[in-house]
Amino acid sequence: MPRSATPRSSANAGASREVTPRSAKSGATQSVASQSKAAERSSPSSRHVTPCASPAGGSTPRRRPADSPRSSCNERRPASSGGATPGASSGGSTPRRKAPSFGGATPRPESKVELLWGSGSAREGSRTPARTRRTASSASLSSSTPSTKSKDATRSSTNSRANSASYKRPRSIPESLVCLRDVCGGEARRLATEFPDWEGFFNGLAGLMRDEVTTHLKSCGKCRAVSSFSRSNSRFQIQPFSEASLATVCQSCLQSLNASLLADLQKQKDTLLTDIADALGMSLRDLLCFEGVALQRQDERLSSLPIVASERTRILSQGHLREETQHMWIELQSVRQALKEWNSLAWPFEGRYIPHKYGSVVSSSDVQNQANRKCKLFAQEALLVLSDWEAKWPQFKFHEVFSLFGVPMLQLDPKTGIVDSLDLDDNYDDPVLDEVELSALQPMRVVTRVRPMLSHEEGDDVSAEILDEHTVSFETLHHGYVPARHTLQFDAALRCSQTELFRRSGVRALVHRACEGFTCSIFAYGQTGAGKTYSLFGPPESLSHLVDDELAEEAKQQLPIACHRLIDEARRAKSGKQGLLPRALQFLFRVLKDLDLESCEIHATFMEIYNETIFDLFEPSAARLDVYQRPGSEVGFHVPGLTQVQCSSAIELMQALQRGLSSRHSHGHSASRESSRAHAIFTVEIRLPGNTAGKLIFADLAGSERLKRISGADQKETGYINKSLLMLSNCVSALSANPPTSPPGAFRNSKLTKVLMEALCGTGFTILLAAISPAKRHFDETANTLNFAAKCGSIPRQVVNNEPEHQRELRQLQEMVKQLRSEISLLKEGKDGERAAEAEDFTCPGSVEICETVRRDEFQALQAELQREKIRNVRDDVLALLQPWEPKSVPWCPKAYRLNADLAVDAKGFYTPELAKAWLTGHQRHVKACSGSVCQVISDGQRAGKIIRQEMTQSTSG
Ligand SMILES: Nc1ncnc2c1ncn2[C@@H]1O[C@H](COP(=O)(O)OP(=O)(O)OP(=O)(O)O)[C@@H](O)[C@H]1O
Repeated sequence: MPRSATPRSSANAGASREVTPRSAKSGATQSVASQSKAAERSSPSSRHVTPCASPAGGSTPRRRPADSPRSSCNERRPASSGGATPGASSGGSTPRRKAPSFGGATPRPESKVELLWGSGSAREGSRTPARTRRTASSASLSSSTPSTKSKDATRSSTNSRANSASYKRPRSIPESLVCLRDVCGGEARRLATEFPDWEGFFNGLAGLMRDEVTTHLKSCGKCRAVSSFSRSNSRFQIQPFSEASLATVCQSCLQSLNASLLADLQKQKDTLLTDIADALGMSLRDLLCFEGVALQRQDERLSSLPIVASERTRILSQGHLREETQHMWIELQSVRQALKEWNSLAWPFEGRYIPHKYGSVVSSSDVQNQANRKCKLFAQEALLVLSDWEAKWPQFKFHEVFSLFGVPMLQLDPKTGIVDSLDLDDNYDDPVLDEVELSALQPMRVVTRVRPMLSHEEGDDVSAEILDEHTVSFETLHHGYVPARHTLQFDAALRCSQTELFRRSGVRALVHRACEGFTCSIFAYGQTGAGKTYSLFGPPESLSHLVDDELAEEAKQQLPIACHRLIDEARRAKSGKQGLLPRALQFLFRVLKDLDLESCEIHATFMEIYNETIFDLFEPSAARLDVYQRPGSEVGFHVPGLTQVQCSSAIELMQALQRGLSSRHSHGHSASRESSRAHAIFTVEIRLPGNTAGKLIFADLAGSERLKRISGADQKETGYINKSLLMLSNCVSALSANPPTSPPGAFRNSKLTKVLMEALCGTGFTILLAAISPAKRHFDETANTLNFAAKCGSIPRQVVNNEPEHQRELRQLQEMVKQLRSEISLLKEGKDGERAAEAEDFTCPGSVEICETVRRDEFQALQAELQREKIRNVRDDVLALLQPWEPKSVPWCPKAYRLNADLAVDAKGFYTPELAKAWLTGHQRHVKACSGSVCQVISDGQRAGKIIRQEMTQSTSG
């Protein structure tokens, strides 16, 4: 190696000679070093460019300033030659004296500083001085005599070192060494005070620099010779660090210092990012795939550390958000999976109905639509969470950084329209009500429902709104022209989904009461388009067809499990919009099952009053019917000849309802696309055991209309509708004004009022559903509806069960027992009176001696005790006999049996009608026997009293 090095050195010497004047006079070793390097590479072409090569020996800089080395070199040429004058040389070649104050020396042009600090790698930089020394010594060897060799070499070495140092001494730390500049420029100090958590770390950076500089000074003679650290103290006193002090060390040292600081900074950041990655459930590598995170990690400024630290704190503290969204993500994945499976086998179901449990069916497109809606809803919710996070992520756009916790948002289909909630809270397993809930149902209950604004009302002001669950606020005109706001209170004021309406309107309790033998009615009242039909029946498609479960099971076997849930949800979404009537019909069968009354008969009728003519909706082609007064003492009217459909299940009842609905008179006009042109009344009769019949009456009244405002409505129809509603309003006014003993004659004025008389004047339970629109354009109609509802609420009602004969007997027996009880207490009081009278006799003055008096007192006490004992016995006997009657039950009601009479349930605790009947008959006999015994005991007591009195009289006279 030395051998081959020599010729290269010679060659280099030649090359060096070409630049000697400049190099020597400027005292720079730069060109020498470059040439030496070029010689090492022994490339002829490189020789030509050597003088222009960068200080780092022409190696490609890692991060080079905008001006290229070549152009910098060209720029430098004249400056160098200029600088080669003695004056310039002397100015630049007195390193020992000038080095400490180099920072304050005549400033060089910026481009030259850039060139000088053109970032070579730390390795290359650190090699340069050694090469420089070697090259300089070779050069001197080749040009000097052996005697002067060592002297020259020493001088040359010293000169070159000094010249090199003076030439390379920086004025300041280059811009590119961001981290180092931050530490020396006081940024670290500022951050340490601002972020006390990181004070230790920022202070530690100075220690790191000290170690680095100490190591460097040991290996770098040049810096040892000229840097302010070595000059200030032989033991390398290297503090404090400042730009000025650091400017005295070589660039390679600075670069390596910067690299060390940066490595430490990144280490700290990596620790924080690892925490974030853990919190987000991903690896650090995956996290760094996000552009924002990668940029943040590469940021060389010290201030980036507190940013990452604060992000870590924020992300850890918002772990719950992540959980929420992750759950959504998992759900979304499962829906997508199911949908994929569904699509792969949807063809056999194309255009067909798929039966499913609970008896409802859905079509294949229902399933697909529902799954798509669900996916969109997930995406929407995820975007909401995303925007929430974005708001708290000021440095970067959130979706660039974390997307949805590692899931690119694009996968969530950002082009989602507004998707309504899926309304899947439907629960057809509604439990039957308990006594408390049942007793909350008033004989007349008024419920108001405000529907949402419809598309054609958009932009209109809101005139009616729900203030709380009982109060409605609405606009009206005071004295006909002064706008005013009123509030009215009702049993319930609702603005809710169909499911909620069913739960809160009281219809469930109504169904229960009907199963107990009461007549229960619900009628919907309001202006046209206010939502009466929607509330009672729901949209037509919601009345899903019902099929039996056998088919459902069959279909299920053909489908993968993942799709079962999709179908179920589609079904629920479809039937979730069902109105009160279909829900009540399904609930009715649940209640009957719960009360073991499944065997009772259910009959339905469906009629319509159209233009004062009654139509049978189950037989639309049948002859028109009329309404007649009920025979005997029964209140109200009835329509003989209506078709009665007997149903044994909810499915049959729903099918009958659908059939009837399809025959209704409806017509679109400007206020409602499907306006009912007639009053529809659906009745379900529940024939309970023991000849009791409960009734459920659902009336969907046609809406009041103002011809002036509505276009497209038939005038004749509107006239009939308005007239019948006016009659109804008159009846309600009459009922609410003076509690009548008999129904007012106004009920005879229209067929509607005749039919509804039972609901308004009868002895059952009634719910009025007042449907109103919130739009200001309907404010007067809204006020009318609410006033009508308020009047209905004040109708006095009496609740009487549709009582059968045997129940009446039982009640009479109970009354008899009550009477007997009171007789007993009277008897007791009477005996006390007798005793008092007897005591008076005994104190008859002067008729008895003292011994006699004592004997008599004893006798009297004994007799009194005997008397008390007898009376006590009688009372106990009576109470024991009456014991089974203690609960005030409604004996024919099976629920009451079960609650109050253990005798009516079998060994397994199930209620059986036979046992109940036997129990009832036995009990009646028992009560009769009891009453006989009571009379017997009482007469015994009376007889005993008589005997006692006689004995006492005799003894007194004796
Ligand atoms: N609660 C609601 N939510 C959503 N849409 C509703 C609601 N109530 C009513 N609508 C819509 O309003 C429109 C009119 O409703 P609906 O047919 O029930 O009115 P109506 O009072 O029965 O009118 P008419 O007396 O003329 O028959 C329908 O398109 C219905 O879908």
